[in-house]
Amino acid sequence: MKIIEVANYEEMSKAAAEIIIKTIHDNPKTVLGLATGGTPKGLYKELIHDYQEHKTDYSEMTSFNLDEYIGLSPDHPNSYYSYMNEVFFNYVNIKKENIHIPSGTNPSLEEECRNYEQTINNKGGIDIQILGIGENGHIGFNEPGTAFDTKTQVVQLAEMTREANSRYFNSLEDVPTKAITMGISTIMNAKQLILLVSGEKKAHALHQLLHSAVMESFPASILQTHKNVTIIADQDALRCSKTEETKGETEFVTTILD
Ligand SMILES: N[C@@H]1[C@@H](O)[C@H](O)[C@@H](COP(=O)(O)O)O[C@@H]1O
Repeated sequence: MKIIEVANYEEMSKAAAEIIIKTIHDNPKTVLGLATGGTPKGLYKELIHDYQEHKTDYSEMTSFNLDEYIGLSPDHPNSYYSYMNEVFFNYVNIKKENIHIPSGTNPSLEEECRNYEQTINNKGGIDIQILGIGENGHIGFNEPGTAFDTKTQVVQLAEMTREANSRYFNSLEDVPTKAITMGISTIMNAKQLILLVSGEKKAHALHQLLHSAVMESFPASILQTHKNVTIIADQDALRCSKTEETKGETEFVTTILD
């Protein structure tokens, strides 16, 4: 694992954007895995800014989002489809037909999961997947206890996840109880993983990711076994992680951005 230590949220977003922009320039047909939540918003802002300044071309790339709420149609204001349009897709030249977000309203969710997995495979797999982490160690919406061999699936959300995400809804009751998410093995099949971690609230989860055994009760611990994972974390998130030796071949890199 490579850890890029940055000063704050803004620097984390810039460091992640630099990697994505370089990837798109090197290969305009990149298959990009995208994440939602508060953490990657700054990254999308940086990508939009770069697009306006340098016209980085997204017309040939393909995107796959990690997850979606069950029961929310794409045009629902709280769907991850709406989120992606509002924070990124509406501002760059990505083609609509190249955007993939699992549907939380397909009457056959089993078929939706199978098709999503198949579409990822048909595109040759994900080149680079952006990830955030839940305070309980979830990745995508794979909550503690999820088997490591899972593919795209329908999951029950942990109460703490619903509570954490209720800030985007009118009330906790409005937060769906289920989601459709890439499975752990879908995520692990991506050629490269970029995990973004910011803020003191995530410090404990990051510490556990780096120091705990690889176990299904803490899904993100599986990242220790991926061959190409970069963690971009700010100082608040790294607060309790730097004092002990990290597991495996962890390399700390401190970056200073312009
Ligand atoms: N499904 C998303 C995850 O993909 C995200 O990484 C995580 C953290 O969210 P945030 O970045 O808002 O802390 O929780 C959400 O529930």
